[in-house]
Amino acid sequence: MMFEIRSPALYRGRAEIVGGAEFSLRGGVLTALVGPNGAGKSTLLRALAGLARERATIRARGGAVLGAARIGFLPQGFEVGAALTVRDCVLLGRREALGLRVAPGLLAEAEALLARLGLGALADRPMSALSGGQQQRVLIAQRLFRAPAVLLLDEPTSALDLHHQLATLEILRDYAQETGAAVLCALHDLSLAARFCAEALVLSGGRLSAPCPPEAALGEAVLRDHWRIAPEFLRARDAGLVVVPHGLEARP
Ligand SMILES: Nc1ncnc2c1ncn2[C@@H]1O[C@H](COP(=O)(O)OP(=O)(O)OP(=O)(O)O)[C@@H](O)[C@H]1O
Repeated sequence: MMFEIRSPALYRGRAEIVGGAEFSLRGGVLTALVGPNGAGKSTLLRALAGLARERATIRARGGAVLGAARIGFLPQGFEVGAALTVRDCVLLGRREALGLRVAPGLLAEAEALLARLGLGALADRPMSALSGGQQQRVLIAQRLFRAPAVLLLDEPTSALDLHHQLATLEILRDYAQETGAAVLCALHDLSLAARFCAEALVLSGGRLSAPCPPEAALGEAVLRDHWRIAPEFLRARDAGLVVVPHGLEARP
């Protein structure tokens, strides 16, 4: 399934941050949204999630514009409802389905998801008693529990150790594959983007590139011009392309 994205120019205050863009997002795979600090990745994701002044739309190809219930969004700076337990937080992903009692089927699904994400042992803990990385993993679980057709994640591995970076991106990739959902992740780690994402969008200077495979999107000239680094590309066993910031690009 392909999703058609249409975004008008996006502003913060009076400044235009991201020019108008139209592109297709592939279902069934992860797509990386990459670009330097301040490029507008969060601005674009927020607009796609329906949280901006401007109205960006996501349409299943040949279908209607997706409503909020079919779009999942995890912002960059997350706040947690401290009194909630981990289980309750995940269940809230389907708040429309919750009544005064939680149906046993729904509870079993939440437990299964927590177990799959390695969070089963934390199910009864209050969110406030978790580490930052654990909280981030629970919030990802909550978005997955919602089972959106399009999942937008702003830096979903920012608080995670190396094990959980890989585990979480694997789970997100499986989710896309199993459900046909499109998963768009803003990522700073270009090696992770190359390893897990079938496509990459480069956002820089207010312009968004057309989606293409990360290895093609992240060439030496792009890294020099937009990230201002002198890159070295390694090819690691099982990990694919690894981007090493060898040094800073001297050019202004
Ligand atoms: N609330 C705000 N008010 C005014 N300007 C803002 C606001 N939030 C962000 N900006 C500006 O909009 C631009 C894009 O910010 P945005 O957070 O979308 O970038 P980003 O690509 O997600 O950056 P990062 O990689 O640092 O997270 C930046 O120049 C930033 O200073």
